[in-house]
Amino acid sequence: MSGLSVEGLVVRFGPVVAVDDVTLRAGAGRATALLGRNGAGKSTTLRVASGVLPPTAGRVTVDGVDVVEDPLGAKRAVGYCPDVGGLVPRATPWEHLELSARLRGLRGWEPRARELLRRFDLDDVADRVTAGFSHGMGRRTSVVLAALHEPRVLLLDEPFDGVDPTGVDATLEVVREARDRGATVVVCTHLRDLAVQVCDEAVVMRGGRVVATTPVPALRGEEGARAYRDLLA
Ligand SMILES: Nc1ncnc2c1ncn2[C@@H]1O[C@H](COP(=O)(O)OP(=O)(O)OP(=O)(O)O)[C@@H](O)[C@H]1O
Repeated sequence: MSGLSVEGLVVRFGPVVAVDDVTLRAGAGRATALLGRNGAGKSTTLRVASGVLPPTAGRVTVDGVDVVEDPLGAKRAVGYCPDVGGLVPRATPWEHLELSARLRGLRGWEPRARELLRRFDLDDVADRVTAGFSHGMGRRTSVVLAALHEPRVLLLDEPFDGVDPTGVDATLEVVREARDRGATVVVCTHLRDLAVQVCDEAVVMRGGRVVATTPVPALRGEEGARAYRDLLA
């Protein structure tokens, strides 16, 4: 099955149940917002979907690939922007892109890489090590890396966090492009107003569980803000 499918996902860290029997679907050609308060279990769910964290129980497939049975296949299908980390301090954005392209066996990737760096206003720092990057510059670099190979499943964890308006617009554009070419996009964010600009559906998590799945129009405007607050309460 295309898209992202999460069935009965449980993730435990010792005594902490981070994800508690979550079932959700994110369809191809759609952008799905994963919303919820701090500690709701959003990042943990995306970590499992990206193949970097094994589930305690349950089944997760990305574009039909089981993340446990075929972790490499899952990583090939996915472009993942983690909420923190993911960048090598001593490497430049261009070196990160080069490494990602090599690992994935991409050919002719350079023009797209340059174009993405330009759109995210990173072309001037493409050859600077990421160690001194501001938080927002790091976020923008991580989104560029996730998008480089035009993945079938694009998972963005807090891509707008601390990002300036140019970076926000560029990220929204990357989401729209991916969705329009038929990819599955999941955006994990606290920012309801940005999620509703670009997403089709929203899944709201609380305490490790899904508490609502709703079309995004229901979360727009003042009424939507109230409905969202009620879901979080
Ligand atoms: N490596 C870990 N070890 C122990 N507990 C963890 C670990 N990772 C996450 N948790 C716990 O699991 C729960 C869910 O965390 P998670 O990061 O998935 O939430 P989140 O919804 O992404 O929150 P935020 O919006 O703050 O990023 C929290 O209670 C968190 O403390």
